[in-house]
Amino acid sequence: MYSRTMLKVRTLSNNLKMYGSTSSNFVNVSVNDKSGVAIVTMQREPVNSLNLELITQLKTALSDLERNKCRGMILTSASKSVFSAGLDIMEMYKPNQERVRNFWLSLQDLWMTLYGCSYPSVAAINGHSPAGGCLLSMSCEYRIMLPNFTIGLNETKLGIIAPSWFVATMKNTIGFRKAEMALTLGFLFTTEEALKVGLIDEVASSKEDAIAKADKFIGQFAKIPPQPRTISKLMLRSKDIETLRKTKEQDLQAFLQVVNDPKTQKGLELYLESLKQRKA
Ligand SMILES: CCCCCCCC/C=C\CC(=O)SCCNC(=O)CCNC(=O)[C@H](O)C(C)(C)COP(=O)(O)OP(=O)(O)OC[C@H]1O[C@@H](n2cnc3c(N)ncnc32)[C@H](O)[C@@H]1OP(=O)(O)O
Repeated sequence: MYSRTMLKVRTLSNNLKMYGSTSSNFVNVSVNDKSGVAIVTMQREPVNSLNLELITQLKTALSDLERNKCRGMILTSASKSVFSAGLDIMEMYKPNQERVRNFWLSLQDLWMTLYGCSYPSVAAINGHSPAGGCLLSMSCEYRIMLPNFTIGLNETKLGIIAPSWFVATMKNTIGFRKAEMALTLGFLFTTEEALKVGLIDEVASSKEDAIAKADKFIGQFAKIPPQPRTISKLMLRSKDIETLRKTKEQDLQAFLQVVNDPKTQKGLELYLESLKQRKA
């Protein structure tokens, strides 16, 4: 089974070869010794908002799994109610220019790595998954979600526009028409709605059930030769990855322009306030 021994790590790659479980600050990786399937758990409390460090650690973990020829990867969250709250708004609010630049370049890198990984990937969505959380989920090949949560690209509701590669990922997942409706409305789907629209593939009754279902999905590939599998996957996905690779700098500049716009800053400020007021 998945070994959960927590180890102090120096490099994830070396430890993955030797031990069942490794942990950096915000990401835990445990590998099933028998099946070779890895569970990658985001553990940045309270809501796994994607800051520079979480993004970088996720990217490192996924690349290490690639190097170690893992048989499959399940992405999930240590939180009981949030898979990921999307991008950390604090990275974009009154940003340090060098950090926000690295933040965006790292996010691009993470997406290209996850979307194009050779191993089968499953999101076990055990909590809310708005915006960047939805992007991570959609970048996997299969999605299993627990009931009573929400998922979607809600950017327009926040007065911002999802970047073209977010849009492409959604279009590739649910098709043009449904993506157009979802993106323009900034729609957050309930688990049941997400299943109906094809944004997720299965509903699970618990996190354990989601992991078992994910293992079953990945298990199907045991009989499929890996190379044809990967080539087929990339035939479908590489065009969008290459588009971003070629336009990384333009995409970065567009992001910086939006983020540094005083109107965006005001919008982020109000949104942060509204998040805090929900509690009061
Ligand atoms: C190239 C073209 C230009 C591109 C322009 C920019 C494109 C940007 C693309 C993507 C955008 C994003 O991903 S923006 C993030 C969008 N995310 C959301 O809208 C989700 C916001 N959060 C929530 O709805 C809820 O927090 C939750 C449903 C995820 C969880 O609810 P819960 O009740 O469990 O938790 P709280 O709401 O009490 O939150 C706890 C704590 O966390 C803070 N928080 C929540 N989300 C974020 C976030 N995304 N970033 C930073 N901080 C976040 C929240 O304020 C609370 O803080 P305090 O405890 O201090 O009050």
